[in-house]
Amino acid sequence: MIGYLQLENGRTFEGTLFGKVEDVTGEVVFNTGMTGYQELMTDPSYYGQIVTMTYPLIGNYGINLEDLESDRPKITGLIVRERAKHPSNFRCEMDLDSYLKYSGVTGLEGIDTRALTKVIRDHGTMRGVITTRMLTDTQLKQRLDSYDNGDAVRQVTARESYTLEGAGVHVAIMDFGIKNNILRSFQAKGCKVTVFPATASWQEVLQVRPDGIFLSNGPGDPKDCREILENVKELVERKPTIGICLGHQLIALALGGDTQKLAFGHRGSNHPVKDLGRDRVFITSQNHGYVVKDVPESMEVTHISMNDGSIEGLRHKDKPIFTVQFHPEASPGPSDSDYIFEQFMTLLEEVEQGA
Ligand SMILES: NC(=O)CC[C@H](N)C(=O)O
Repeated sequence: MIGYLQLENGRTFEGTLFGKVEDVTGEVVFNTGMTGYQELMTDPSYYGQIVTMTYPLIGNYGINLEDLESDRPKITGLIVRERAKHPSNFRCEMDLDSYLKYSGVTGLEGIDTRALTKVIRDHGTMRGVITTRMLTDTQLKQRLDSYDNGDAVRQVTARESYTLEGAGVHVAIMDFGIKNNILRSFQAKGCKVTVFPATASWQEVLQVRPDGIFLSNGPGDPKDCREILENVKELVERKPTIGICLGHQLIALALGGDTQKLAFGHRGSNHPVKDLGRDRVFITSQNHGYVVKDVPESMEVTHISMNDGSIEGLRHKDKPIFTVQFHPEASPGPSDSDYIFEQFMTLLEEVEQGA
């Protein structure tokens, strides 16, 4: 069945629908990874977004149910140049189309994704609809105006707190839309983790007497997380804390810094980031549309993007707090920056010994 992508700026692309055939509205973003489509579709940070893959053939190794980053896809729509109809991989359990149908996500194939990516790169990320019939300008405007992703974190956070046992240090995790591989990364280091919904108060979190706090990745604009910010302010004062992506942005805001929206974001598996302390460049996995613009006075920059010079990591000058904008847990992407988890473990040990 024929389907259309209609963008906020009036550009229209025609293709063929797959997955669940339904009209959807979202923010249209592009991801440059050649692989990793199932991880990114299920990464809760993409909640409310229509993702276009720049790599032209998607679905060729199918879907397996082990590499999902959350219980189900969190994207609103998926746009590809060509959908692989005959996946081949020893771990493949179903094809992309069946998975999207099963989980109720709309796909659009046969799109000139290079042209679409150029539009987003030149004009910035914008809203769009995938639709079964062309909308008039007024209808399109109405649909786009009804799009609101302001409560994205609430939609994807855990409903209740839970604990995963481990013999090592105890990390309290604030789940703003956490990826499974972050939990796996902490477990691989032997940690016990207690995961809290984003709505948990700082008192509830401290009640489990954690050794450290982890602020997760998550969808949307960090400035929409007003109540969470109040909790973050209290937590960072009291415990060693690490923040990743949305967690990084929230710490910056909580300590008096500022964030802004990037023109078209960083989404892909090969973003070079310089660790200024180590004087080394790491290839990182990224997925963000916002960035820290003004660094809080109490913090300093530890990492920068080699692509656009934007801030990729911060450290507190006196307190045991540090943050990164990229994804050290990878999935998808290279695991070069797993050392960030090690660094947090070392920090917790140092605090423990100093206490
Ligand atoms: N992966 C993330 O945590 C993304 C953070 C935030 N939602 C952004 O787009 O910048």
